[in-house]
Amino acid sequence: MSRLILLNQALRLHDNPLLWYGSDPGKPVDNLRQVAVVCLDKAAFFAKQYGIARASLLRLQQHLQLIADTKQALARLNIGLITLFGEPLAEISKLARRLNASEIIAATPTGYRKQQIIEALSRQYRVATLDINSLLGSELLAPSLETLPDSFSAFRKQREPLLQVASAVAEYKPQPEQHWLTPGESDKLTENFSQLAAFSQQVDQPGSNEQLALERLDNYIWRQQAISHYKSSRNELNGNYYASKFSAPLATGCLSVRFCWQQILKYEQQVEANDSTYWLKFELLWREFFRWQFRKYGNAWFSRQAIKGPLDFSTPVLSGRQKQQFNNWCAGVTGVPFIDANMLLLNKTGLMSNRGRQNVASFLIHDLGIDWRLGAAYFEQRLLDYDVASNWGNWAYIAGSGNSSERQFNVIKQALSYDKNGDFVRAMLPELTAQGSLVHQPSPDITIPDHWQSWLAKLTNKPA
Ligand SMILES: Cc1cc2nc3c(=O)[nH]c(=O)nc-3n(C[C@H](O)[C@H](O)[C@H](O)COP(=O)(O)OP(=O)(O)OC[C@H]3O[C@@H](n4cnc5c(N)ncnc54)[C@H](O)[C@@H]3O)c2cc1C
Repeated sequence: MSRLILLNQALRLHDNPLLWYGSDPGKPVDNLRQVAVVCLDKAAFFAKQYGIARASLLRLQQHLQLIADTKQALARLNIGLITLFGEPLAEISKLARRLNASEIIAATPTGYRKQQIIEALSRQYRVATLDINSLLGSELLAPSLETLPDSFSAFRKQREPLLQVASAVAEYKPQPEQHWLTPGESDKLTENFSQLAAFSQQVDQPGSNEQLALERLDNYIWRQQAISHYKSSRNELNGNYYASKFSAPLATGCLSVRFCWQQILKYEQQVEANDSTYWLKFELLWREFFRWQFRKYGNAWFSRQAIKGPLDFSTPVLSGRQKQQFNNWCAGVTGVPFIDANMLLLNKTGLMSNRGRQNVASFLIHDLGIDWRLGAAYFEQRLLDYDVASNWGNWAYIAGSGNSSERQFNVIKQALSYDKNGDFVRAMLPELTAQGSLVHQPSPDITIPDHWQSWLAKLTNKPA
């Protein structure tokens, strides 16, 4: 008999209670064979939604590297990792039958599809889920979904005073009472995965490797102490230390959010506690908020009016002109330099600042009048930090279909506030040579929204 330890969203050795499962000192030894498994969901990486591919090659490569590196790290502990590829329910069930599994242990899911898979597995096997990627993941802290507030402020006011995040567990070391399937035994059970070899390529990003993720955290918090100026730099558009860049490793699960939180507390105790250290925790609470909102509303988040209207999963409809505008937006050739520079950054690196994301989303939804779900689907494809709740939740938020009334940004005003001299735009679009903020002048071919006019008058070629 065996126990499958499903390491999806949990490919790490630090703070990983899934690996420690079955080693509780108080519990009798059960002699189940522990089997580490990860399943790459074919649909999540190879299917399309609204005609848009679900994942870029870069995002797939990031994930494949994370799996390969974790496999190596586990092999050093003489633990095998079975790598599955295909439809998760079918693949995991097949493996469970083959290994005569009596139970499956997994991270508590957030998104609807993963919830459905775990529910379906629960109908066939004893399944235990541990909420290892949430700050409020312990039984004592978990909010009730019935009384979960739908506004972030109310959520923060309710949960922040209670926030005693559970301690991260120690880095995993095999325990004598755990009997793991070895690397040699596991490799024999890996069938479909080899067909992905053609896509593998080294991607040195914090989301692609636990070690890189922990190095990023160490650099950002301890070596550079960039956390001390987070609040004043977080709205910048590009660069290495303006913000934490924890999002990709948090999204792929190779960095523990509880570990991050505790490192911030430690910094506050040992170095300084200021507005910036508080603000980084505040932003992590936004992540938390969307996670619980997704658990509360399930697939309503993919409906046209998300949690605000009747369920409508019909495909977004675009006029011929809007189709062209959407394609231009994706390619970063709208003719609005501030939008294009941000989209080119996304297309090139798989990341974009929070300020950039808010602006390109607002532009697509409110200035071009395009269904927000198309923007969310394109972000899903490109973002290396793609996280179902943070992505679809933020898009719905800006559209006014989520946890706020609609948020419209004035792109020219924003460009003048956050790229005063146009340096970011010129770096991304070197063909634009206008001096100072004049570089933000939109192309003459586009229709200028009325609300931009007074801000366009403020563009000047003088450096600020
Ligand atoms: C339209 C849109 C789509 C987005 N899609 C995603 C996504 O798919 N994945 C994702 O992780 N974030 C998403 N965000 C939130 C935010 O933009 C990114 O988390 C942030 O830019 C990542 O950079 P960072 O790690 O340097 O963030 P920091 O500014 O250093 O923040 C620290 C952490 O707090 C969390 N966080 C910060 N802002 C938010 C926010 N608004 N919502 C939720 N969590 C937040 C992230 O985990 C982040 O790593 C989106 C925002 C918008 C407006």
